[in-house]
Amino acid sequence: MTSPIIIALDYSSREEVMAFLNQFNQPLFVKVGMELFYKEGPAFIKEIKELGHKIFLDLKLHDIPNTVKQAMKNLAKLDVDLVNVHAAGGSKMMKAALEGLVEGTPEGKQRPLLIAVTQLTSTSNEQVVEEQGISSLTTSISLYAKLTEESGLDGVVCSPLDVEIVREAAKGEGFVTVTPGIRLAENSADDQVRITTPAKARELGSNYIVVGRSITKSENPVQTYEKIVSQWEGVTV
Ligand SMILES: O=c1ccn([C@@H]2O[C@H](COP(=O)(O)O)[C@@H](O)[C@H]2O)c(=O)[nH]1
Repeated sequence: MTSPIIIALDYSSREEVMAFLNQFNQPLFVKVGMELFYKEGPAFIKEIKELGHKIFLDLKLHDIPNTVKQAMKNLAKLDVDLVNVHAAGGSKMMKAALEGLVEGTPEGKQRPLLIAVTQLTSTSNEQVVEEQGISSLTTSISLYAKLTEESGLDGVVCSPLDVEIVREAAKGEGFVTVTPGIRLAENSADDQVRITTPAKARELGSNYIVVGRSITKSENPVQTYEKIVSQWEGVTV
């Protein structure tokens, strides 16, 4: 996987996505989530792929092990680069997801990387304590990161602010951190809680940042994308 900046294509239709992508003269690393996938389906994944873009298919599977395994077998055929589950589904579910992915990947193709969401970046410490009955967000992230690594997955989704906790819990070299919750200094947080800037995310050790509205809702998405790339690379803009 090349670009460390993953653009979240949180649009409802093919037309909106094409209008967005047509502004860029380069292959991108994009994220397709539930909103777009449930509307446009696998055919559109193929189309985006044929345009040369890398794809993180962010469907966050969370179900009984057999259901997740069978679903992963199907997702493996879409030739995407990255897929995910919720770590809260447990080690049996995560191992089943990996099995499904391995079994479903066509011969001669590389299987997509499989990562697990620790705690959503929209979740606060108070929420974890009050609604999930866990002692702290940190405890939960640490436990899920360890469980994810022990289950054989390739990495986690977490906030950049959690990367240090993840690295302490999952020490394997090459264990990746994919981090949403990215905002430029001038952006509002929206529904996100654990946020930081692209530069800080890199400093904290994120491998990939996921950026949605800061780019897609900006007046000039290409310029904003370039600004984020520059900030990630340590160039002040
Ligand atoms: O913990 C998580 C997991 C996934 N996401 C997804 O990332 C993008 C973020 O979009 P922004 O507009 O930059 O907030 C979005 O597609 C989420 O579904 C996340 O934010 N947090």
